[in-house]
Amino acid sequence: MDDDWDENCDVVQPQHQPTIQNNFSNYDVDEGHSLSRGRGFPTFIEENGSNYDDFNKGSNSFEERRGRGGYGYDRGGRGRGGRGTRGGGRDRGYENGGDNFDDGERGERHERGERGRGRGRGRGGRGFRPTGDGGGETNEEAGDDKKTPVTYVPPEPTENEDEIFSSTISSGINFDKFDCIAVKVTGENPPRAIESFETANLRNYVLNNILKSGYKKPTPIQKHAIPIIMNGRDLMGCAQTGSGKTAAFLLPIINTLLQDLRELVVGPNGCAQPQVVIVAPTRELTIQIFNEARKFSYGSILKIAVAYGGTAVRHQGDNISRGCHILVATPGRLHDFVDRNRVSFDSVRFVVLDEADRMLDMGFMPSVEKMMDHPTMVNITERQTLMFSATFPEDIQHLAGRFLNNYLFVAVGVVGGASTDVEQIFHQVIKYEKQNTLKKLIEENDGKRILVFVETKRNADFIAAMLSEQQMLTSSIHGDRMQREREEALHNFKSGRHFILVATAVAARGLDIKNVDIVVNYDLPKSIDEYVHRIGRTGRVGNRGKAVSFFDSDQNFNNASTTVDQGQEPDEEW
Ligand SMILES: Nc1ncnc2c1ncn2[C@@H]1O[C@H](COP(=O)(O)OP(=O)(O)OP(=O)(O)O)[C@@H](O)[C@H]1O
Repeated sequence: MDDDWDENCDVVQPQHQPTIQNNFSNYDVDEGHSLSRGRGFPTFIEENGSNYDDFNKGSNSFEERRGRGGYGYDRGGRGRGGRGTRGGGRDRGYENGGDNFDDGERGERHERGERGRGRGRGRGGRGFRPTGDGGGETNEEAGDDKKTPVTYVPPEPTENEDEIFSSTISSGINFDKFDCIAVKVTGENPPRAIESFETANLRNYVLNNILKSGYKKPTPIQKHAIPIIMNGRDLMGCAQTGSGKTAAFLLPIINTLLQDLRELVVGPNGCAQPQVVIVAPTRELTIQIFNEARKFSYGSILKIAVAYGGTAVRHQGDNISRGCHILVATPGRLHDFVDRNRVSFDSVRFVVLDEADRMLDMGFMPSVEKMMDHPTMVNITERQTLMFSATFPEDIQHLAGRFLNNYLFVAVGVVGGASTDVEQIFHQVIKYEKQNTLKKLIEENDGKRILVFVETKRNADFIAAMLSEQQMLTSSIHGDRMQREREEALHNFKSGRHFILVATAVAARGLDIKNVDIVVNYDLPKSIDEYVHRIGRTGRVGNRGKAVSFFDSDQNFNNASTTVDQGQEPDEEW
């Protein structure tokens, strides 16, 4: 069924047509997609890390600028096999600005156990996630944790009400234009969309928390998803980046838990039986959803817990064992707890896959299957299964069907379309000019918050170190960094302490960071969907954003068959 619930609106056209700067004659647009939706550049594999040797040479200078030694950065860790020993690695710490440099003395670093065991794992180590997404996630969540406990205990979540409610990005001038996006609802007997939060039959607790969050009216995905979920239906929801999908599932779930309160069960040996299990592909996104769940259930009796890799298992385990209504987790750490009989699915009422297309692709599918087919998992007809993403390729939609029961499909706008509030600019830049072009771009946008995406972890290090050396306040985040470092880097960027964050795809999906002015694709991503997610870190909730993508026609298009140098590490996706 098509649900054109606002007949006065046409389908919204992008605010910005992509701008292509310099010679663009070699740019070969895939006819199947429209660039205006942020889709359509050809698939390619980019050769990378060309200046790595320079980085090696220059590394001492970064180490010399080390300061308090708080957050060491270790380089040897992504090895396959042999390189994975600690001794031979070059420790090259930075968290920029001369603040947090590792002193290069491997033995002196905190958390050395974590990193020490983290190396030499790489591809094929445990084979839990073939694509190695999230870096350390692949490895430390079971095997490595068992061998040597990770010691990092993240800061306790805040209890301060103002801080809890401060995470929302203020909606921008184009927020009302969301209502002009066509919505398609497919499936049997969809309930009517709501028009306002006040008329959605939400409990007062929930309504108050919505108001405290500064939400005045629901976004289109919320208008549809809230009644669908409150009516007990399964849902696959697609809507553009930054359009409020998290609240679209959290609000009705929390409302249902409060409406129909069920006893919190903790089985023998502290085996928690969460009523809601939410899984997401990265640790930082998991933390973010956890904080959002705390926000929307603030003041209620609901208990929310989180589980993600790179952190001390016992700490999280103890929290979980006290019982939780909602457990937000990365799949690896979730299964770690399930395998240890610390979590079971006997009491599950809702299962949510956030970034569902990612969760159902080859890398994560085995762990999703393991969860859904687990002997303790309640029957498909007795739980609600919800899936959300901005992108949802059709083949993955088909795969998803097996986990869903008589579900509704809601598509706000074009499935996989880029945010219409992001201005897309392409710069033709030859490989050797990329660094200078980036520096220039940063200088020209002094004071703006810039998120730079690169393809490999190695390049993330290199670019971050290079910018740091130029006194440009920079953090980096990727799968080879310790969890403490990752959280610190994100915190520095969010708080405005550092204006630049260099990231691999680990930061491409879901992260909701205020005031990201520009996203730079220093290296183009390998897929259109990843491009859509990356540029979606800006231009959120009706705010305008800008994405600048560097492309080298030789490298990106003419040499589309060029593979990553096998001498490097082709598994360095994140
Ligand atoms: N109804 C609303 N009114 C105002 N702000 C909202 C509303 N709903 C959500 N937001 C805010 O919009 C921002 C983006 O929401 P969210 O992170 O859920 O987007 P998303 O659709 O999940 O994006 P992505 O696809 O990138 O994961 C958040 O800061 C959230 O607090």
